[in-house]
Amino acid sequence: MSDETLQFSEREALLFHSEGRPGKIEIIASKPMATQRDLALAYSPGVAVPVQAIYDDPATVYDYTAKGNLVAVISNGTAILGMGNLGPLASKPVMEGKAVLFKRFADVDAIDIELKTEDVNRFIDAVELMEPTFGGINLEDIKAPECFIIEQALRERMNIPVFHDDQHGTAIITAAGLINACLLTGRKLSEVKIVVNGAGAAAIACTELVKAMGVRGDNVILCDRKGVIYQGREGVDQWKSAHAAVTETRTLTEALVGADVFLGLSAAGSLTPEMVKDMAPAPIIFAMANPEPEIRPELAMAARPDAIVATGRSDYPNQVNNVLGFPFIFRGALDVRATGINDAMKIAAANAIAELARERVPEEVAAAYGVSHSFGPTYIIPAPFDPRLMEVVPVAVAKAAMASGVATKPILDIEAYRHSLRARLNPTTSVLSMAYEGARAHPKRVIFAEGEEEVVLRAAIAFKEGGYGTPVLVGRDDVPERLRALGVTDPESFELHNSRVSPLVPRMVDFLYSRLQRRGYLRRDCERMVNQDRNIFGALLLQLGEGDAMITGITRTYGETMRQIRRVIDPVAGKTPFGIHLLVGQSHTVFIADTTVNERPTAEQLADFAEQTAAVARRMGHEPRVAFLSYSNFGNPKGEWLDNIRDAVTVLDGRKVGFEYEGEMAPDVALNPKQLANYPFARLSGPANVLIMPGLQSAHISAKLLRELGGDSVIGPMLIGMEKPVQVAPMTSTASELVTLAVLAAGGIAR
Ligand SMILES: NC(=O)C1=CN([C@@H]2O[C@H](COP(=O)(O)OP(=O)(O)OC[C@H]3O[C@@H](n4cnc5c(N)ncnc54)[C@H](OP(=O)(O)O)[C@@H]3O)[C@@H](O)[C@H]2O)C=CC1
Ligand SMILES: CC(=O)C(=O)O
Ligand SMILES: [Mg+2]
Repeated sequence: MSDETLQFSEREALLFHSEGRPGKIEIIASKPMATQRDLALAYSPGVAVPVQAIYDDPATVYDYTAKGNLVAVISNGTAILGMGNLGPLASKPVMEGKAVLFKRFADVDAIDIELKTEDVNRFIDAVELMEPTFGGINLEDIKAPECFIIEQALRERMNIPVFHDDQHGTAIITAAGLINACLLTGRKLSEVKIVVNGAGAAAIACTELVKAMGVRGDNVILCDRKGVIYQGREGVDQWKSAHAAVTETRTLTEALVGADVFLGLSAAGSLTPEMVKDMAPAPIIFAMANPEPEIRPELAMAARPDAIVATGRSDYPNQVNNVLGFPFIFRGALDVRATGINDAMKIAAANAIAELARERVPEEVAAAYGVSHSFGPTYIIPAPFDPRLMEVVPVAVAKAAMASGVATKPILDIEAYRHSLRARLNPTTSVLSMAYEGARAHPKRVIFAEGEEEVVLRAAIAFKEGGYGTPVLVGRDDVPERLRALGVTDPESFELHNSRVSPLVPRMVDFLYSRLQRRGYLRRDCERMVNQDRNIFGALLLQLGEGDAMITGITRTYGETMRQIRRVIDPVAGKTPFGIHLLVGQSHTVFIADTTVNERPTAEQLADFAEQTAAVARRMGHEPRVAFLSYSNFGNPKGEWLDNIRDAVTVLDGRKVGFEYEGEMAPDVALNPKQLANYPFARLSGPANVLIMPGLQSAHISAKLLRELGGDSVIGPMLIGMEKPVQVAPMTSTASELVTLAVLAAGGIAR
């Protein structure tokens, strides 16, 4: 695969998969496994009790095991994306990928299963036998026509949802996009003329669903590799012939003349600009082959500027991809314990997704994108990480399941269900995704002050290839050569500043000397610092406007790096800089401050940290609930060092801030609702998500412990309160962590 528009190199894609624990998934125990007693409960003898209970009443399997939230993603690798039949082993990265998308987007636990057979019956038997294990079966990347036989048989034989995603997931999203594209171009579904290129799993299912939604059978022409599937064509199987058209046309080119819609579910590059030119006014072009579409949007738009164009890719507007559907559809189906996913549920999902795109985009989504996403030709369908999908689609699917009689555990209170869905996802992950999108919409110049370190170079490459902006590297003249060694073909597209030859040095020395002359430094000292110290040089680049943000921290201790930066950049007037670590789990984020700078903060400073951390939490989609932490709860036990924590609460009382705060309290009271209930006067409506630590010792130790031992991911520290966006990363940072900090700094989230 060679493609200059990809946001990463092949090497990076391989590294992403191989670094740390190979692959993308692991299994985590959801119960404690620490003591002998835990083990005795989890396994023999304790496990015998639920065994007997399930034997006595099989429905209790949903109470005592993970079955109800567990989906198998099953493939034999015969149609991997648009790459063809590369076999079960090679399909594993895609299936692991689908499994993590299930988790990320809808908190469904999923596991990949690759079956080594192209024999339809063996495949069916194998999957059928797995029914006790799973709450649902997601079939994936199995080629037509075998996929039709497999899915049909399994739906008949199994009593849990069986869903071939490439068929129905794709059809649902395509239908949603088509409804909206027709609305925008003033077309009725009953009148549109559609040409479908491809006659495999996805294409046939899309054809069937759009026909079920009102598109006339005689207005649809399907093509396969041999061209138009017309009535009377020899050697056409029953699934294709069910859609054979009465037509004189024989090729895709002929079929497309005057067509309103092109649905591509075939292979890369099969649609040419010439063909597009012959389509009807305001043509609708969905080029959905992955990873490379039937036509690139820029080519289609050049041929027909009046077109609405969608692809399956995330790097163009209008991503028509089944990822918008399958996580949320299974969420709804699992939550009502549906016995299957029927047409009513599919149509409900399509309409819910289509309607969502027509609604006003909430501020936080729009702001993170940096563009106004209002319904129109370049926004016919929501983005997959739009947090509203998690509420809207499962609710629509669950309601349709109940109305159509396939829900075995109906939901009585839909509003409560809607709330519980929202709580299953962590807004931080959406905000992070959107921060990345925002960076791509408004690429900035980010100074990587330690441009000679390999991890920094890899981060700079990833930052550039991701389209997040231009890396400005501080380093010697051999940096281009080193970039080349890391696979960069155009090192000159990276900005490079070498202090030994930079024409900016005299201005930098003037600037630095004007700041430091009354702090005991000579001009000579300043010259030396500019020439020899990359953090000072990098910070001066930032001051002189040669970058929008700066990242450093890999080569010096945090304290030393901060001292250097402070010589060049001041804190925001009246503020004390401080650090925040974020602990990001599946459904929660906790912000901890000050983890990096101030050893013994005063009450005023603690109050400042609370206010500023609350603001960061809000920017990341969380309603802040602040706890001032201590070993003591509201004076018990008494201690010498509690006054400034209590005073910080009083300072906030005086400031009339618009968020909840309380203290002093121990972490278990702050985080555990049962413990908090012992203090009914406490002014926190739920567990705290902003933890203000009493001093640097406890804060720093907690953050480091969490990073080293914690199961959740830790982001940070973010440096808050400096006049310019500068971030000091931990010395142990990976390239990905540096990129995240760069994106957060450039996007103004970490400030
Ligand atoms: N955006 C999305 O969400 C999704 C996109 N897709 C994409 O759709 C494509 C097909 O996937 P799937 O249906 O699962 O695979 P299948 O193997 O079931 O079907 C592939 C179909 O494409 C046809 N085809 C291949 N090359 C051409 C060509 N040059 N011109 C016309 N037809 C062609 C084949 O024709 P023949 O029958 O003659 O062999 C076959 O009918 C893939 O690129 C896949 O990535 C799939 C699912 C979801
Ligand atoms: C998106 C998807 O499922 C495919 O391209 O096969
Ligand atoms: Mg697929």
